[in-house]
Amino acid sequence: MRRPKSKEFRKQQRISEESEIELLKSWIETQKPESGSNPLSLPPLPKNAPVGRVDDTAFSRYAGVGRFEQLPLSKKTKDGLRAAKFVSMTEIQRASLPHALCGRDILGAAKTGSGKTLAFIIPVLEKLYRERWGPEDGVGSIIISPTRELAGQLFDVLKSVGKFHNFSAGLLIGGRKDVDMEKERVHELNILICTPGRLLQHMDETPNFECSQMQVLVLDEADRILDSGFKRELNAIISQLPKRRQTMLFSATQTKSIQDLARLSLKDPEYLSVHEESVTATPTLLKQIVMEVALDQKLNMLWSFIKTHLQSKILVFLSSCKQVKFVFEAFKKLHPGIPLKCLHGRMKQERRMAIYSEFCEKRSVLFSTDVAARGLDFNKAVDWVVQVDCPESVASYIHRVGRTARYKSVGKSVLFLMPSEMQMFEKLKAAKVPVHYNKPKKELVQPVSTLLASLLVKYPDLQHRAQRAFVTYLRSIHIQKDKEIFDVMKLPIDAYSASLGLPMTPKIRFLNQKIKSKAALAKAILDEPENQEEKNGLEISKKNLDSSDSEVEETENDLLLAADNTKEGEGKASEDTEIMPATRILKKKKLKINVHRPLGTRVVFDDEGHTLPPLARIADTQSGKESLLLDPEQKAEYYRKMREDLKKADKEDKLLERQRRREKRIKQKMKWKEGNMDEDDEDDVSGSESDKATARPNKKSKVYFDSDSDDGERNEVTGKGAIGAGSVSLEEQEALALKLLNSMHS
Ligand SMILES: Nc1ncnc2c1ncn2[C@@H]1O[C@H](COP(=O)(O)OP(=O)(O)OP(=O)(O)O)[C@@H](O)[C@H]1O
Repeated sequence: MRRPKSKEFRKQQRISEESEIELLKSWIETQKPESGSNPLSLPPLPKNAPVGRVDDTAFSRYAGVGRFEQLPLSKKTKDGLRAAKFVSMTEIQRASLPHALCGRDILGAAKTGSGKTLAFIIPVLEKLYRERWGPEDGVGSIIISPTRELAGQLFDVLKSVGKFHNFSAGLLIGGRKDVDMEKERVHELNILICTPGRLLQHMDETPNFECSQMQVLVLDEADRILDSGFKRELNAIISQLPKRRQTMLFSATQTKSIQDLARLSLKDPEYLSVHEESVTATPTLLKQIVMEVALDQKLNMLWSFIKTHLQSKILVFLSSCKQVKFVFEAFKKLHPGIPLKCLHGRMKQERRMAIYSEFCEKRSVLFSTDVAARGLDFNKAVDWVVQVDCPESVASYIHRVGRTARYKSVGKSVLFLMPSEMQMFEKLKAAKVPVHYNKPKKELVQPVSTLLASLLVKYPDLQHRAQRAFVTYLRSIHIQKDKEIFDVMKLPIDAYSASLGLPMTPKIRFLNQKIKSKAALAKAILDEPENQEEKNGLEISKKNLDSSDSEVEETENDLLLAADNTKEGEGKASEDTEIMPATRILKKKKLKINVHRPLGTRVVFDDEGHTLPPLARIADTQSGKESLLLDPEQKAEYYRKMREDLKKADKEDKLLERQRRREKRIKQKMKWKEGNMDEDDEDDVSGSESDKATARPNKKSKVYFDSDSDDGERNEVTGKGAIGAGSVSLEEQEALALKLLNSMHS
């Protein structure tokens, strides 16, 4: 048992800490690097040069030094670093620590596995130490991570390097059942490592939790946290933090968007991108291969890869939970000769953490969604990263392959690209990613599809999983933003279905619609329009058919919006409306609202059911002339009034929405208390990368889908502002529609 330290001892300790702090402050102040300078451009200190106080007034230079012990750090931090065997700094640490230690805001970018974690953990510890932060001071620093696993890993680094400090630190992540206990303790914690959803939950619900005095905010994987998927959470968090604070942003793919940075109110941030000049955007010890693999050959190729790498640690990325589950379950039944594991957002948190730790320790294959794509450091020893499904962007590719070849270790990666996705190869090369094209050796491929077919006959539940994997995969391609690469219409759908072992190709509703609308457009073109006006319109439609899918998407949207979308002055529904084919679409059009529709393009029907452009209404009532002959002042007045009305309606909507959310949260809180929450449900919604669901569990909600969502709708959050950021449910859309209509008619 530890003997309590005597009063005298504590007094002595305090005095020595105070004098150390005085010394550190003077050292930092007198030797701080020029703002905007790059410490890496300075030579290292000569060997045996004195460190710290050099004489009565002078201190040694700390910008540009190469070892941690040459920095103005407390003895406690130096001891922690030494104990964890950190001696020399990596480039990003050398570049950013001198600026961060003197309290500057930092925007740090460096390749994956290059040591960014210590570049922010050390300044956090030091700032609080120099401020003599104690339990009674509450939250001093908040470190935000996009995923629970990464937050857990950061927490481990903090515990290891900060083990000689006396700060209290907490890991606040979703999916943990002990939220009530957390609520009792959270206000005593000095350093919080958290996911955005859980932090916001405490901000909203925990009575004595407040962060008004906090000193340092860190966003790890900053570009991910700043993207539209976390926009609402982050804005709400930032609004509760003091403006006077140090803010540090780190990522391998850093944001440069002024808008993003403005949201964080950074003060003259130091932009430290240490590998910007580097010839490659990925670690130099990483060997990267691209292989062209047809969709129906992907599982054969993956199976063959695993069978020929039985002694390796392999991380396999697939694009949705359902694919991960199916491939994992099916391959497990086929006993490849290496342990298999899976990680995705629908798993319980304890299981997720356990799988993560097991994979760190043992040789195995881990099938994962993008939940493992960022930040995770699997003990440096992943041999292969295999991307079976194409990443949604170059940034996403860089993070996925970054799980191997970390720090000074070597690693290899292989990306399967379908013929229709080969554009990604070009994009990677253009982004300084040194990928090499390898032709797959067909003679080495060990087919697995026939084995899968017999498995599916034997296990009906596996067949069900295969069907769901099939649909969610196609859907994940369908909703991708980059239509140059992702084109669901180019996929060999029947062959793909057979390759999963399915006896019949499952029906895909969204695809049928797409095919129908394409067919209808084609038919309309062949039908030869009778008048020239129509013909011109169809020429455009034909272009849509020929050109990129995004245009076809737009056409589809137009179909959904048919009654809403006639162009002003045309006086008739668009060509798209004329050839509208499917009844399903007709039903939908009543519900969907095109929020991007230009002002004043709403169709108004007169008593006979004819459409009138909006301005024609005032023209008719006031002058009896056509809308085009309207008095410009009248027109301007009309628009001004409309804008005012819309603004008013918008304000009311926001108020209502806020009220609705508050009520929802209270309801959820009650639910939790009654113990009704099923953790799996919670994960369903968040798709888990974030713990957003913790704050807003709602299984069917579309609003929070992300890469891990079980519908494979990874794009909703990461890239697509419209759904993720707008977060408009069907009911809300209808309410909004009614409001807009009312304001138009008033
Ligand atoms: N100064 C150092 N000396 C030795 N090892 C280090 C040092 N700094 C970091 N490392 C090790 O390098 C590995 C990668 O570090 P870290 O996880 O911080 O990388 P990262 O840049 O944050 O990567 P990612 O972009 O993938 O999040 C870790 O295993 C870490 O322990």
